[in-house]
Amino acid sequence: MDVPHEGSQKSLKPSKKRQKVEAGREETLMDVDEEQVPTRLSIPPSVPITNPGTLPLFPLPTLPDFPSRRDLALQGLDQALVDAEFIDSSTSLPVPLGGDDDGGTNLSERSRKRLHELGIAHLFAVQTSLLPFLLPKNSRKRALYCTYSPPRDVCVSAPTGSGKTLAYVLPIVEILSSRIVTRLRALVVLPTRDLVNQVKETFEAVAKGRGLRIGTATGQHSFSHEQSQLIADRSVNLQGGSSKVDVLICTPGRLIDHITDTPNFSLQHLRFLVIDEADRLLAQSFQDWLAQVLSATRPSKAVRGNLSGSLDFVTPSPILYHNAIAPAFHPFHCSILDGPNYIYEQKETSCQKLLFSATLTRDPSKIAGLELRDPKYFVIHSSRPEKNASSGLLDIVMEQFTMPESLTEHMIVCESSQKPLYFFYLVREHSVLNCLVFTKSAESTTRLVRLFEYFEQSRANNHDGSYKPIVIRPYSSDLGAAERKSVLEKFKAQEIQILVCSDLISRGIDIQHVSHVVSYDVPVDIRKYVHRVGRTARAGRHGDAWTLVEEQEARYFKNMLKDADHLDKVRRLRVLDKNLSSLLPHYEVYLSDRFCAKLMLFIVEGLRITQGGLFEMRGKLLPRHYTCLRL
Ligand SMILES: Nc1ncnc2c1ncn2[C@@H]1O[C@H](COP(=O)(O)OP(=O)(O)OP(=O)(O)O)[C@@H](O)[C@H]1O
Repeated sequence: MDVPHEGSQKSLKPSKKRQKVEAGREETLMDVDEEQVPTRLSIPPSVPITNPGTLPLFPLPTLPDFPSRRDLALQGLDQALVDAEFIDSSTSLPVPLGGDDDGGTNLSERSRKRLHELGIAHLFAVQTSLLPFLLPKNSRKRALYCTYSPPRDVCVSAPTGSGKTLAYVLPIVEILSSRIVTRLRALVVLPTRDLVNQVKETFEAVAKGRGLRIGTATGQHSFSHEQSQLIADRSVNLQGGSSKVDVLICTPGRLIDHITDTPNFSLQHLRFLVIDEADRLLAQSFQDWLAQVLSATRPSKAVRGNLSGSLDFVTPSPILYHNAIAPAFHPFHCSILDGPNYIYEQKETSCQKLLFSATLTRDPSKIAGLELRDPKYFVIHSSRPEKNASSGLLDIVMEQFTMPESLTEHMIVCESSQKPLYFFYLVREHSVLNCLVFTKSAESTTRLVRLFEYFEQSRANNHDGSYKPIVIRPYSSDLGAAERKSVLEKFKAQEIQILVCSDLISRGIDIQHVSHVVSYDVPVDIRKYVHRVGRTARAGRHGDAWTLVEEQEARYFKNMLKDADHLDKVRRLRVLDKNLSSLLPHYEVYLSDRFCAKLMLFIVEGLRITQGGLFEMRGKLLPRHYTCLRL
């Protein structure tokens, strides 16, 4: 092997000193032995020589452009998403009354009549596309068990208030109405108790007179009470399960309790599994609820094991022929008429998964956990001219969510100490009533309500007896279930004009008369923003959303909107000092009273000011910021 010795290496690499000396000459730019270069190197004509005797200028190397965020987002996209069906949000379809013509809705005459009774004469965009898909004309595809050609799963992304609930309630009621025996055939999972009650009301309204039994499981009642409401027979172990309800609407926690601890609670007969507010529920890892539910909808390993082991067949006990067992859970192909034939046939569960959200996740890991079967995506997107199907795909990939067209959005930037004043201003000067106000916590909710009541009282004191204070109430996790229900009912009856809440009810809640939403504290992310503002401008009605942004949050909030390609939709409202002048005295009265009250409380509790100007209570120094008695 030719190993270059020290001398030869030296000749290959000129010493630093030599490099320096030769720096002015063109040849030294080449890292080669001069001996090997027979002639002088010629410089390409494109390289400009600025000054003979100096180094030539070479063009700077250029980097290829970075792929845009949009290009990156489109990489490795799920084919189902690429094949998504985009529906213009202005699409609607009349619901014909009477006669055989269903007008393309695929709804029975009975359902159409019921819709008219409920005041629904047209289907909204999400319903126009979902109904024909979930309710095919072919009656075999509407069967309760489709073991040999199971239905495709469905993911729906549609704006808030666009009628997603009815889009799944109608087909479920229509298909389950053909059932003879009550079994648990539809399961609807929702994130909160309030939403469960709301969806139950929709089911009951639509299914009226169809004989379907609708149940709920939320933990509102004792576990044993719920068990007795859901299960007909708990005394013996029934392989096909037992159910008193056809449709169960529940929260994930209580559902898991029943799956694990309620005898004869079975999901084997499920024809529909609905996950509403899917992105929120998929983010919940509570007891790995989704994996448990999915596994309960599939036959156990024992059954599947029997299918694969041809010689190890155990003679089926008579109970296996009982029609209570769902076909996919039966180890042998059999029917009541021809009895068992011991031939293995691939059977799948008939459970069709339906996912809904206004902010559907595209997180592949979350979607993979759902084990979707040939999923079909439906995306309801804005009817604005610049929005077409391809921009719709980008929007969903970039999580740029569609907002209701009838929504007007505003933001007000203000000093944090002035925020309550700006809120009073909105209420009094812009008639922001019939309003939901969102704060960041239960504590802020209570504080804002107290402050507002104080403000109203101060104004009432300055008027004659005819002044009618605005009724404001908190709605937060601090209230008990019964109290929350009563507050919500009073708000629905418009006995309460402003409801202040934490994000507890920012999703899904549908209260028709809400004409304003105020984000008193800025939402932490765009999803929260979308759901909060979506409590108004529902079902095509007009609504206003207002966000109070503290000066130090303005940049963050604007960036959040910009990332969602939504900044230009939010109008900035500038409030002049003179607009606030009539309200200011009442606010100042509050501030001074509150300061005194707090000081009194501190003194009563043993507050002392040390020589260093710090506060001390019961022998302990309070943090320095207490010296300004935070309000
Ligand atoms: N075809 C229709 N015609 C008239 N009103 C309808 C129709 N479909 C639904 N609605 C009404 O629209 C309102 C909003 O519907 P729904 O609560 O299902 O919205 P959503 O899309 O689920 O909203 P969110 O994403 O906020 O949960 C409800 O009051 C519902 O009764």
